[in-house]
Amino acid sequence: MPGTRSSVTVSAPGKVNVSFLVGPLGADGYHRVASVYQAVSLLEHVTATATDEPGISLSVEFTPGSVLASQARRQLDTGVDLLASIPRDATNLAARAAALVLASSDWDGGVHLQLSKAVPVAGGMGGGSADAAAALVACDALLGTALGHRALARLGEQLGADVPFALLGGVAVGLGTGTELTPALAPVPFHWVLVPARFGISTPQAFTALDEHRRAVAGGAGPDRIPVPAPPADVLHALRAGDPHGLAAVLHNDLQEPALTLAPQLRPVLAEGLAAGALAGIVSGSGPTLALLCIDEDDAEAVATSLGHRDIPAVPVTGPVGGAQILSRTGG
Ligand SMILES: C[C@@](CO)(OP(=O)(O)O)[C@H](O)COP(=O)(O)OP(=O)(O)OC[C@H]1O[C@@H](n2ccc(N)nc2=O)[C@H](O)[C@@H]1O
Ligand SMILES: Nc1ncnc2c1ncn2[C@@H]1O[C@H](COP(=O)(O)OP(=O)(O)O)[C@@H](O)[C@H]1O
Repeated sequence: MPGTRSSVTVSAPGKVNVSFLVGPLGADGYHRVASVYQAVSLLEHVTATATDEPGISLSVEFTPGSVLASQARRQLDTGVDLLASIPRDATNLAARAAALVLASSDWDGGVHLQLSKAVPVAGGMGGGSADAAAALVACDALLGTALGHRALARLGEQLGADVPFALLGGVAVGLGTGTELTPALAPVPFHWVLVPARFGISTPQAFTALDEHRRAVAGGAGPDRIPVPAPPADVLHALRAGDPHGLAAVLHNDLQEPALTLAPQLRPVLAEGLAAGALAGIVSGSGPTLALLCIDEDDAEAVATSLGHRDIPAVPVTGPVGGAQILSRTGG
């Protein structure tokens, strides 16, 4: 049982899908996919604190000094307020995660969650899922439920397709709806430049745009008749070999064209990334964040600087990094 004001701080990573193959749309409204996830060094932090008051409360900030914080002002200039768009109520993914752990505990007080976000909001990088993963681990440690990784992953599945991966981290193949994970080898770090947008794309909207395209293509199979995709061997080989040129040649995302159709202003930014020296660029998940793969750390720094000079916000990151992990704990 925690003492009041005991707290646990956990970090969890954002992700890039280095390959994302979308198969048939199931009756549950979810597509069967073959996703190759890579966790990258853009981290969410969640601090869970025990409170006397029952219930779950929540505060959110953009991590000071992060690219997200520096973009917030520009977003406001364009009438977009992504910080304000994050739910502060029980629908927040971190609050839903805390509720699941609270329900498994005998703690009769409540929990306050403090979210410090560095992953672009509605950016296709699984920021909300990382918050949920971090909240699961933080509340499990705070409330002494000792649920263990498998039970936490099962709770995570109920919250969203990307949550189990944010718990696991590293590199993994995700089958089913993206939650059936098999870790993959990537012994050498890859260097990326992330270009966050000043707006979000809704994940269901990107999937729907893909389905509409598949329906419209003359002679194409409808979204429910696409074959179930298999994990791409060439992508796994390039990851295992630590070969950025090989990986650049096989990056693929079935949601890329739908995302670029929904946000055509991303096309010239992708071209700028390549002109600045990236090996290849891809839309991350359902977008709009762009992930530019670079040869090494120096090249990633140079690409980010070059884009910065063109007034395109860009942040170098590496991957793979680990999944949700406890950073500190205070009190009982
Ligand atoms: C596209 C991906 C790629 O990793 O990531 P994001 O771009 O959102 O980060 C994921 O599949 C998203 O994961 P996540 O954002 O957790 O999705 P969820 O909340 O579970 O689902 C939101 C909605 O996306 C659609 N969805 C999601 C996963 C899937 N395999 N098939 C789907 O069709 C469904 O319409 C669902 O209602
Ligand atoms: N903790 C959270 N952080 C961000 N968004 C959240 C959170 N909880 C719920 N949401 C909702 O989920 C949507 C998708 O958020 P996010 O996970 O950032 O993007 P994506 O699914 O593109 O990776 C947001 O637009 C927001 O409405």
